[in-house]
Amino acid sequence: MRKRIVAGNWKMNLDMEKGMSVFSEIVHMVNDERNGTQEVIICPPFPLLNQFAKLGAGIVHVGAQNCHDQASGAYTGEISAHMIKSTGANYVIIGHSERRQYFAESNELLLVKTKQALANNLKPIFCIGETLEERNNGSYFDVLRTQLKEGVFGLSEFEFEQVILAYEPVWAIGTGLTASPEQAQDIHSFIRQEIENHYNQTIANNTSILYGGSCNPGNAAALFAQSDIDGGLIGGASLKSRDFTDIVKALNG
Ligand SMILES: O=C[C@H](O)COP(=O)(O)O
Repeated sequence: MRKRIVAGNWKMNLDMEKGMSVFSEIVHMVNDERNGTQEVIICPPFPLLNQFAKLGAGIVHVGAQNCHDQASGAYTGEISAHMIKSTGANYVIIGHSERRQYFAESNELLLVKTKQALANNLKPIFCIGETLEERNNGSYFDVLRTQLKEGVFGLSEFEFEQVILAYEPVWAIGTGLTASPEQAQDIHSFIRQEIENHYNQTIANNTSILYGGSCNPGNAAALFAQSDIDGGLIGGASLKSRDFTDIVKALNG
């Protein structure tokens, strides 16, 4: 049975003091709303990982927003999957569109990063999504198929079973333009079919596929009610404890 998950991606926001305060509120509120079948994750900037992993106390899990593709070495300024794991974090976002856009991360590189994460017992939250241009010119199914094929379908069945996917249409990220529940469901169902075509039906049915892109307390319930949407990857709304917790509540239906 696949998991229902809400993950917050804080991106490059909040310092130690403010971050600790928002995270403590989230842990407290999520604890009150807790439903054992859900997984709640916050992915803060690297400096906050260790403190959050301790504070989260298994109620709110912690993940990084990126990792390097190599195990160690002379890569000034970079952080390895092993280092992330050693902070107590258990997840890592890989292939977010901002990494693809601003850091030129290719599908091939992202596959190597995903393997690094898995080799260090981190669960990858692997992001795919089309740009506005690709949506408008009708090439989005091909774009998504290529991102899956080159980015994660190089994994063995055993490896892929550890992966959480996130569909994040780039045109919906931080823009206030959300994919409609029907648009998102169409894509999630397409992704699940692609997984079945490449692996098998059991793996497809067990894969959690999250939606991300201007998800908020007002639209989360309708999105999460779709049969192939297993939760959300939340940006802006995860920086506010009440909004984020309301989105977690929406997962209950
Ligand atoms: O990783 C999260 C996504 O980029 C969504 O961000 P957003 O909720 O601010 O649109």
